[in-house]
Amino acid sequence: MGLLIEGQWHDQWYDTKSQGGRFKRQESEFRHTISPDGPFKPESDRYHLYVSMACPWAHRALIFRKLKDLSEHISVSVVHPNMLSNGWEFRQDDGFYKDHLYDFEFAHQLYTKAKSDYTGRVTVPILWDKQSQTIVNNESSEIIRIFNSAFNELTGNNHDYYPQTLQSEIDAVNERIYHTVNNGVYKAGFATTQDAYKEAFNELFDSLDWIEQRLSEHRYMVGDQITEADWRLFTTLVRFDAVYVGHFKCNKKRIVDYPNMWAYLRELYQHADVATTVHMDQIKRHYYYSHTMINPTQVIPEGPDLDFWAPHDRD
Ligand SMILES: N[C@@H](CCC(=O)N[C@@H](CS)C(=O)NCC(=O)O)C(=O)O
Repeated sequence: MGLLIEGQWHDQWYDTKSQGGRFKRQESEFRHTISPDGPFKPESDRYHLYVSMACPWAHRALIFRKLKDLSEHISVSVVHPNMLSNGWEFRQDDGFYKDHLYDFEFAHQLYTKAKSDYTGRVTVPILWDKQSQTIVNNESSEIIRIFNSAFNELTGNNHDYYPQTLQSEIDAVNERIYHTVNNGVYKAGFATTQDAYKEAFNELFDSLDWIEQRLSEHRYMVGDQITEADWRLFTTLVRFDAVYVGHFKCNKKRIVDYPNMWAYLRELYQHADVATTVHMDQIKRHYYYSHTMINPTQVIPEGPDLDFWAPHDRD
């Protein structure tokens, strides 16, 4: 775990000390979009997505790539789930964890290729432009918006997960869920004081109660259709019982203890090809093996048994 400072790799854990024990997520740096009138135009086989199968933020991008029929237009490379002193790594001798563009060893080499004096964390997802050989965007909330609409002409897939009429409600739901759930589990897990942990823990479970209530009245988080708000929530919920309950100490309740949320999670898992984007072994391995500050033995739990294929009955 580390970061780049003026293009040089430094192995260091998050600085929570200066924040009273609180984990503070860094702002993403590369924020370009893809559009016919910009430098980054929607073209087939021009862009490459770097992901970790373990990472909930990268997972959003993988889901949108599937849902929007982008698989044959946007290629993918996957980093190895063990994220240790060199940060995210590729395995050149393993087809699954290979950097297909440059055969790099480390993801930080992509950041310095894009910007030689880059300072900041080396995060996934990374949306890469093969033509100009740089990072288009490394912010998942923006990558999924790009995937939602920028390639519609190419794919003919006009399904809209961020429809105009629902945008303000989606934004409001996202805002609460981002701070208290998506990032909330990290705030609890990476907290280094009791107070910081408790604050994040309470906000998280207040929000989970609110979500459970909402899902008892509506099939989805916003309106009666699946929207971006659901997919953003999904990638945290699907990791919750296997990782966040134990590793991040989010243990007031599990998702299986909330009848509506658990059925909703199964429905989303069973939707289209989404199940193929969920790699539970890599998810568990990444968190339990990489965060040695939280789990120094690096032992990865065997359980829990979760049947995501059980009928959801949400209809
Ligand atoms: N804001 C980014 C956050 C991405 C992020 O933090 N990804 C994690 C993996 S789950 C990461 O790469 N962490 C490496 C680090 O913080 O050094 C996004 O949503 O795209």
